Amino acid sequence: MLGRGERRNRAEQALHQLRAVLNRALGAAAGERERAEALKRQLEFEQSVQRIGLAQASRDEDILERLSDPALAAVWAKITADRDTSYAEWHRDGLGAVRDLVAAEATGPAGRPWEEWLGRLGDDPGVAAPRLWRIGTAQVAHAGPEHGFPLAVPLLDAAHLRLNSAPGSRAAVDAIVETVLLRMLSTFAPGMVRLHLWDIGHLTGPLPNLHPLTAAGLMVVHDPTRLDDLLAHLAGHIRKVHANAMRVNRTSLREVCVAAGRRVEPWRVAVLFGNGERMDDEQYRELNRVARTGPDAGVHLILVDVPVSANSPMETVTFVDAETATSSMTGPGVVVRADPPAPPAIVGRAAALIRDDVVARRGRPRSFADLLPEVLGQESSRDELRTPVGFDEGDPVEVVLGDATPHALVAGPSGSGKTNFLYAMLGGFAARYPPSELELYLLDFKEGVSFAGLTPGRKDPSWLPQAKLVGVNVNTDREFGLALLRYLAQELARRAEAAKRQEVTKLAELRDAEPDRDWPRIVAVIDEFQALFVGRDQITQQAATLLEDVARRGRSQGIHLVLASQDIAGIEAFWGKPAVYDQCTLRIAMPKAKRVLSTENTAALSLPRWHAVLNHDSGVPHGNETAHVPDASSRGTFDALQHRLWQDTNTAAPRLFDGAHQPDLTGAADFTARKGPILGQIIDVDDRSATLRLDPVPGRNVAVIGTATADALSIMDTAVLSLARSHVPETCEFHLWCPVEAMAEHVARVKQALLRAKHKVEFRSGEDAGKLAEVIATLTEQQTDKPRYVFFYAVDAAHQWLEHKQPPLMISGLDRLRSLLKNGPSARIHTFGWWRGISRLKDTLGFSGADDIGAWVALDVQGADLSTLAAGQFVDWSPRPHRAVFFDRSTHSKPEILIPFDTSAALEAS
Ligand SMILES: Nc1ncnc2c1ncn2[C@@H]1O[C@H](COP(=O)(O)OP(=O)(O)OP(=O)(O)O)[C@@H](O)[C@H]1O
Repeated sequence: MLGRGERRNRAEQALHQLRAVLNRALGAAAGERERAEALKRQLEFEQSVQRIGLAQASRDEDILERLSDPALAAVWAKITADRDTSYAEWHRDGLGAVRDLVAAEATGPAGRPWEEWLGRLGDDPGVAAPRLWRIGTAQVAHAGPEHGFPLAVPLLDAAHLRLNSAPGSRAAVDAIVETVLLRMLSTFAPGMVRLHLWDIGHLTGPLPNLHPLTAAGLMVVHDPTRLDDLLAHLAGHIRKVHANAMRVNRTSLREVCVAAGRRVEPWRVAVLFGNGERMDDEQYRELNRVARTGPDAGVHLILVDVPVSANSPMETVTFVDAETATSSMTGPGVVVRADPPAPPAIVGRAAALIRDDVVARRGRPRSFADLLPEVLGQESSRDELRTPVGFDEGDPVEVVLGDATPHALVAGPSGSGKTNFLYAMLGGFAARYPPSELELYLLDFKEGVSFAGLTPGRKDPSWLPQAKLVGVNVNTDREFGLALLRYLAQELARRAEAAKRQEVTKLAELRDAEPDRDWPRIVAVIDEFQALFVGRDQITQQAATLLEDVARRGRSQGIHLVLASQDIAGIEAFWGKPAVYDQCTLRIAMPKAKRVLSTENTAALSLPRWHAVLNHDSGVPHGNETAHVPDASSRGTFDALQHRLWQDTNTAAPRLFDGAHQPDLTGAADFTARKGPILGQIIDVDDRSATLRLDPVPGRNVAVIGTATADALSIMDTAVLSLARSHVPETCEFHLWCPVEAMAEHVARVKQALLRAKHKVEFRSGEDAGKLAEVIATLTEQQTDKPRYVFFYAVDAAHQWLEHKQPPLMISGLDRLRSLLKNGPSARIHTFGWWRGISRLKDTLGFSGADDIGAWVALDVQGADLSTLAAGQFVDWSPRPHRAVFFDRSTHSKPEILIPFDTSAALEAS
């Protein structure tokens, strides 16, 4: 690919030849000087000719008078002969070369007369621009018009154009500007060239014929007093384009477009009409900065009477009178003239046609389907994730998650369309990046089911192939958020380890180093993420620390966070950890969003409905892009895309964690895998249950504590059924004791389930319970090598009988029960007891029995009351429905939260 310098060289080659010829002609006298040394008069004469140039000399009366001197006439004849030889060469070779060059490089509207193209819409897709643009005609000063040649200059993607007027030349200047703009507008498909117009003198003065373009936003006329704003706008745009190019390791917009095979960003051409005076220092600096950095970002200046420093690529046309000019391309001695402009009415109609085309194309409402590529799943996420999420006047507006904008913050009040925005973004990503390139983890702390549709449901069996985990209704299960962050931190460590092994630092490099492995980018969306930080507790602390870690290190490992919230301002823990906020360099503000953009950036306040401000520059004003976000949540939008993707790809369904539903025991991975006794589901990214080991050692009994009957029964049932599943029939015994009449029916169902599984069951309830003391005695006395599992429901209800001391030894049932708890486990008799309160449990255990309960599950019991059972440590637990806290002395350092299963299906199963 040619560098900019090289491109310019090529474009100038023929013109260089022209310059050389002209210089020779103009400087021919220099050779004569040596020979004329002796002749002072000749020398002086020759010098004076040399000084002003031959062309001007031939019009100089003083010189013409001196030609009556034959010596000087001889010098004159020699000089003109030299020149004529040079010109003959130029006319023979150079002129044709220049004409050919312009014909080849300024093709179509870029170089042809307006009659051939004006009023027709351009169709060039704008991947690359013509190298030269015709601005007029030129001819060597003394030559006739038949020796004229088209003058063309490099412009789009290469250089700027500067015009200096002379008195009376304004019409010619305007003709050059208008014609060259029309050439650009007519070359490319409408919309690819955007104009900015600023005139120090007038608001509506210049280029009146192009004004129809303003109606479509193709031309913006700037306030004469607001040059600062225009320059800041251009500078901001250049920064944005550069940043985007850098993200894909390109140095210019041109390269980005060539690589993408399409124009990703229109050219911006700013036409500035000045008055010849230098602007103030600050503006002058900014203008020069735009001039220096603009061409690589597709930003170009046409400066009329605006002084600017010489160190940016720029050609200059300087008028010497009303109609003729010189140019920096051709040097002195070549006369430049503007081409005659097209009639105003025709120009106006052409501008209106371009406007109408853009308006018509935009007029069609943009829908979710317009966010999708023609072919699904074709993109690589090696460098970034990129998708349009909305439209600005019909043009797509993109979000980018990559090394430079690793994380996003989305804010907007309730109902402002945050969730819809997330759907638009996820849809755009999912349509472009297959599951090997993108994995999604989606968590919604809001009450409701916003992401549930991404998992298989009763009505719609499809799922989003890229989704690995969906958490809904997690508002009270902040542990789940924590688990997700922990999971991401682990994944981060895994990637960092691989990167270290390969001695690379970024995901893109890791992918190059390990092309056979899948290293997808991971996007974790957490809606209403502030819920993670609501308490002043360990979860808040841990969440803040983990979030900071993932935000900081995820950047280079392709792990991206998208954090959405109604009110960023309210997140106290967030402000204690500004790193997270700072790392979220992509900001998305829905209408009336607060704090998500920088303080001085008020763009979100005036945003219309269903619009968003997208800002990849941490919210500073120049980074704003406004987009209308199409409806992505109604039927037939995201769901239809999901269906297509689901049919085309073969991936496992994502795991759904729904905090509002008790998980079904029969679906639990550890239950089906016969992992031994389980008690409930752990709140985790993976489908994991709380499992127990029942070794024949003291203390391996389990207490369930609390009055929440349904949950307590669920935990007891889960333990029974999972034990039954993990034993071959006849290899163990079950004993079910239920002193409470009201529960007997339920326990009888458990018995039936065990019998169906061909297990041996002893069931005692009602009046049988009165005999429990004897039963316990026989149980401990009978020797057997099979494990025995005692499930004792509502132990405290049996106390009335158990406390009886029985003659002759005066041993009570309670004594026997304590002995069972103490000595049973070593003899492989493990007891699962349910007590309806912590003090009742303590009554049963007596003074020294606490050690005999090695594991417990508590329901509606305050954390503070549980510390004696947890080796004295503080238990961070506030009871909540359908949640329990579980502690196993032999495996836990601290308690964990579990969810009692829905056991109804498991109880009925045969
Ligand atoms: N761009 C849009 N075009 C049409 N309808 C939209 C658009 N965005 C959102 N809606 C509709 O507006 C309603 C609210 O949108 P959404 O749920 O996305 O808002 P939200 O900011 O997430 O609100 P909340 O935080 O209360 O859930 C939804 O019924 C949605 O279908």
